[in-house]
Parts: sequence; C-alpha cells; structure tokens
Amino acid sequence: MEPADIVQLWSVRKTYRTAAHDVTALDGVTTGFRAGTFTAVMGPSGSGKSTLLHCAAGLDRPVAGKIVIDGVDLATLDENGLTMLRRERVGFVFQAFNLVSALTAEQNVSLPLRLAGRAIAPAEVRAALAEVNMGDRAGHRPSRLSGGEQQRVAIARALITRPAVVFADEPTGALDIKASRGVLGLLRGLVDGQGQTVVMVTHDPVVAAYADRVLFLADGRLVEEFTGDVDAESVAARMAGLESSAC
Ligand SMILES: Nc1ncnc2c1ncn2[C@@H]1O[C@H](COP(=O)(O)OP(=O)(O)OP(=O)(O)O)[C@@H](O)[C@H]1O
Repeated sequence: MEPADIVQLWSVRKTYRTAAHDVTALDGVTTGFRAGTFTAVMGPSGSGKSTLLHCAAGLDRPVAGKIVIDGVDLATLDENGLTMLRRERVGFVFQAFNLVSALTAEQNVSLPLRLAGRAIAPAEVRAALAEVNMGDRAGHRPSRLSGGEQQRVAIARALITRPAVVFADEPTGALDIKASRGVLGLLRGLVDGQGQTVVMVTHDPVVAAYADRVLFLADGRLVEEFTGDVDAESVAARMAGLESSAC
C-alpha cells in the first residue's frame, strides 16, 4: 500500500450466505490502486473479480477488512453516506452500457450531476461528450448509437463528476474488436492524459494488456500481479495456469 493509493483494501473478506452453505468470494485481499494508473483484474470464473470491484467501489460491504476511497474509510459511512460518496467520487462503466433509453446522450451524461444535486453546465456536458468523440451526437438517444458509441457516452457519464476513480466491469465485453480498441484507447488516454485512475475487470488478456498493472485472483485471493509493460501472451499464459488448477 502506498500513500498515493486512491483506493485501499485491507484484508477484505466477503462471504455470501446461500441456502446450502456460505460462499467465500474474497478471502483476505489487501491491495491499493495508485492515482493515475490503469489496473486490470483477471482470474478464472468465480474467482471473485466482480465482488472485488463491487466492494472496492462501495456497492457492496465486506464482512471483514477495511476499504478506503479517497481518504474515506467506507465503514464510517451509513447507506446514505455511501451513496453520496459513490455519486461524488466514483465513476462506473458497465458491460451493458446501462444508458437510460428515453434520454439523449447529453441528458444521460448530465444525469449523475442531477442525482448529486449539482448545477448542470451545458458547456461542461458538451465538453465531456467531445472528449469521447461524441460531441456531434449529443441529441441522439442510445437506440440510434452503436455499442461502441453508447459505451463512449457511458464513459463521459462516468467522468462528468470528476471521480477519484473509475471502475469498469468488462467494458468491452459486448463490443466487437474495432469498438473495443476505441474504448480501451479512450480509457488509456484518460489515464495518460488526465491522470484518471481506472480499475477494470476483464476476461480477455488482450484487453488486460492495455493496463499498466494486472492483478490475478484465484479462489478469492490475490495470487499474482504483473506490472509495467504487460503483454497479452504472458497474461494469457498465467490465466491458462490458473484455469487449469481451478478445474
Ligand atoms: N449474490 C451471491 N450469492 C451467492 N454467491 C455469490 C453471489 N455473488 C457471487 N457469488 C459467488 O462468489 C464467488 C465469486 O463470484 P464473482 O462473481 O465475484 O466472481 P467472478 O470472478 O467475477 O466470476 P465471473 O468471471 O464468472 O463473472 C463465486 O463462487 C460466486 O458463485
């Protein structure tokens, strides 16, 4: 853990109660996400990636351990406080885009400001759309946009509150290769150009290679981490090893 870590997880444990037995989804995860870095979270199916993302983003509470976002210990917040922190400090990008179909691109992007009770400056919303190369589609509803275009709008929406961190859950999972490259290039550019912090769950080693750090989970534990010049072949080889030992 480093002082510059914008998100910190300390011995985070999460279990789910099912009718048959308790499932341990995270089994003592300690890690941090440094400001201005792009992290990919990988691991076999069921290894705890989504649970990690949800806990780190304050969408779900751990049963033990501590999570700090932008200096705030989430355990000190009640549900209302947690909702406010998510609205103000965290951006989300989902596989299914999750845009509101009845609203235009511009209205979708301004929605987080509206929810947070903040003033909506149309110029700011237009600038956010221009930043994701969607400036000329502000008046279009999602049904008139391609998947890649919808995801660009969703990224503009995630950024409009100037969050401390953006969490992305399989952001390219529903896109073709060309649109995926566009979205990943955009996320990479936000990190490099604006110092945005991005944490992304993915199954795809090629997607993970856009990050500058890859965390590998297995059975709810952090088992390895690649940093620096991450290449897709090494990530794929590590994943193959984890998947064969998971079988
Ligand atoms: N709401 C829930 N109730 C019970 N068990 C759950 C729940 N959510 C997740 N789990 C279990 O917790 C473990 C971790 O799940 P999680 O979805 O975090 O894994 P994942 O790595 O994201 O998987 P995938 O790659 O398949 O999406 C799995 O065993 C899963 O079955």
